[in-house]
Order: sequence, then structure tokens, then C-alpha cells
Amino acid sequence: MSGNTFGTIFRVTTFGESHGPGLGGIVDGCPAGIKLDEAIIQKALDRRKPGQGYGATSRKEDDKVSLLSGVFQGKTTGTPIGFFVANTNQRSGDYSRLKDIYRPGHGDYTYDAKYGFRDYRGGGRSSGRETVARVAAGAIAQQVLARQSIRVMAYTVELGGIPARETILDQIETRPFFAADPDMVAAWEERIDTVRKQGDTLGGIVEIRVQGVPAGLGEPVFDKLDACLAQGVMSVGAVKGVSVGAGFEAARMLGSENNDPLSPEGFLSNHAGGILAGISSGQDILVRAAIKPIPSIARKQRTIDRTNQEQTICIGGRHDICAIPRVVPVLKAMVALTLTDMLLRHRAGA
Ligand SMILES: Cc1cc2nc3c(=O)[nH]c(=O)nc-3n(C[C@H](O)[C@H](O)[C@H](O)COP(=O)(O)O)c2cc1C
Ligand SMILES: C=C(O[C@@H]1CC(C(=O)O)=C[C@@H](OP(=O)(O)O)[C@H]1O)C(=O)O
Repeated sequence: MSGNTFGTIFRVTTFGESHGPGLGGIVDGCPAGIKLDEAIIQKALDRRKPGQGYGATSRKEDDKVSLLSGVFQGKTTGTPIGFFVANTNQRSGDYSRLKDIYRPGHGDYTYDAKYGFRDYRGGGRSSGRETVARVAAGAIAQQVLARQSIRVMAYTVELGGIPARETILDQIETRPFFAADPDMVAAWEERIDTVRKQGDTLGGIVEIRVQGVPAGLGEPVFDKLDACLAQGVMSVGAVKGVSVGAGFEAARMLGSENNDPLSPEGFLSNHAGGILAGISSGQDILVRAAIKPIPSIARKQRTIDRTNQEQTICIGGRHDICAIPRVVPVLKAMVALTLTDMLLRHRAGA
């Protein structure tokens, strides 16, 4: 298995680095006849791109996608779909001071430990920028899911320790932060402002909800639907926790509280998050992701260099203060990719 490929039947391979010529991917295994053009992918990319939104990096990229193959007359042909997004605003000089120094919390130390090679121009493959390719692939997956009336939504339920009070699902996509609760936006913006002035960063929690999933998707062991969703979501940078349904709360409940009773009209609650024994139950799938604070902070920190000498760093450059909201479309994409793969596996009887 290559570390750059995700999925078994609907497979996505991504390539590229944040300071190279660009990023792209290949989606292989997409059925023929699915409606697809650059505009559909672009719409998803525009929701993730840098340089926009509160607390976002000031790096300005258009993230303009080119479709290279696998589409004819607005429909997929069944052959590999290739796409590319150019980098246009790298400013790699920002990183020359960090050439031999490891940033705490980022991939600098572990990449050097793995490869024994240091491409110090930004995060490279570990950069949040790699997620541009996932969002493009996820937009293709969502076209497949839409044909089955399966809809993936993602929204922010907590930011900087301040939780949303309620979840209002309509118009999430047009709200700042993809906020579950529009009344929380002002408090979240204020929290970001305070933390930014301190040279610091923060995290949050994103919920992904999938409606319209038929009962029966997923494998009984190992490739359980919840296991595959957790892998897809956890594979995104800055994600440090994944829960399904009641998640960690289930550990504090009694069986009588946690079970979702069945009735002829359907389940009476959804603590399971739409998955039982690794297989979808037909209820909404509910996944949450814990997003850590952005590691590149403008405060003095202790670290070491490549020769193990003690150093202090204070990181400048263009960084997000919080990965939310830009990570929201990425998590949506990873859930869409996982479900599309499971749907096609189910159909193939594989
Ligand atoms: C959409 C997105 C944007 C991000 N922006 C930044 C950033 O501006 N600066 C930074 O240091 N890390 C940023 N990160 C986080 C790092 O990429 C991430 O912490 C790093 O890859 C290490 O991975 P880990 O947090 O999973 O251990 C971002 C992540 C995502 C998903
Ligand atoms: C460019 C993007 O986000 C980048 C994610 C990122 C990181 O370390 O994860 C660090 C910054 O990179 P750079 O210093 O190269 O601009 C962000 O701007 C993007 O998401 O498109």
C-alpha cells in the first residue's frame, strides 16, 4: 500500500508539495456517466482556499483546477480522472531561517527522521495545502453519492473551547466558519482576535453528518465503516481525535441510555452515529473530529536543530490562526471518499 493512495475501488492518489509547482491527484475507479466538470470541483476548492475567512493564512492562491483526463462532454468516462492545481504564491524565502531547525508541533522533525532529507520550503507533503487535492477528489466522490441521494455536510461545533449551543443545519455552507450555530460567530471571531494578538493559535471541533446512507454499507471486521471513516478523517493534518455518534460520551453512559431502541417506525435515538457492528444502519452518520491548534506560532519556543543543538524560534510568515474553517471542506471530502468507496465495494460484492 502506498502512503499516497486512499480507497480500494474508488481510489485517490495525491501528489505535490506546498512549495513545488503544484498539487494534483488521480481518481481511479469512478463509474462512467457521472456529471463532472471543472466548475463542480472549483466550487468545493473555493471553500477551502487560503487567503479568505477569519483567522486564515494570508497566502493568496486561486486554487484553479484543471481537469486532465477521464471526463468527456461533462460526464466521467470511467477512465482515471487526473487533475492539477498550480502553486502561484509560494514565498519560499520565508522558510530559509528554518532550514536546519525543527518547528514544534509540525512534521519537520518526523519527516527528517523518516527520510533523512529536509525540504525546508514550508510543510511540503505535511502542509495543510496538500488537502487541496483531497477536496478536488472529494468533490468527484460527492457527485457519485448525489446520484444515490446521499448528502455529506460538515460544520463547526466548537472553536477555541467555545461550543455551539445548537445545530442549525440549513445554510451552513454560507455561514462564517461553516458555523453550526450562527449566534456563536461573534464569540469565535473575538476569541481568534485575542489569541492572534498573543501570537498564539487555536483549534476546535468539526462535525460531519451524512444523510441518506442506506443500511448495509461497511465490512464486518477490519474495514468496518467506522474504522475506515476514522482513518480517512484522522489522515488530515491537525486532526487529533475522531469520534462516532456518542463517542467518548458513550463510555460514561449506561447500556440502557446508550442503546438506540428499535421500533417499527425506525430507531428511536442515534447514539451509535448511524453505524452498528461496522455496518451502516440507515440513520444519519455522525462523526466528529478534534482539530489541534496550528503549530506555527509567533511566540518564542524551545526546539533543536539538525545537529541536536538547543535553539529558540519564533515563527513568522503566513499561517492560519485556526485550521477551522478551512479544514471543514477537507473533512467533508474525506468522509465522501470513504463512503463512495464503501458504496462501490458493496455493489461489487467485494
Ligand atoms: C487546512 C489546514 C490548514 C493548516 N494551516 C496551517 C498553517 O497555516 N500553519 C501550520 O503550521 N500548520 C497548519 N496546518 C496544520 C499542519 O499542517 C499540521 O499540524 C501538520 O501537518 C502536522 O500534522 P499533525 O497535526 O497531524 O501532527 C493546517 C492544516 C490544515 C488541514
Ligand atoms: C497554503 C495553504 O496553507 C498553508 C498551510 C501550512 C501548513 O504548514 O500546513 C502553512 C502555510 O503555508 P505557507 O507558509 O507555505 O504559506 C499555509 O499558508 C493552503 O492550505 O493552501
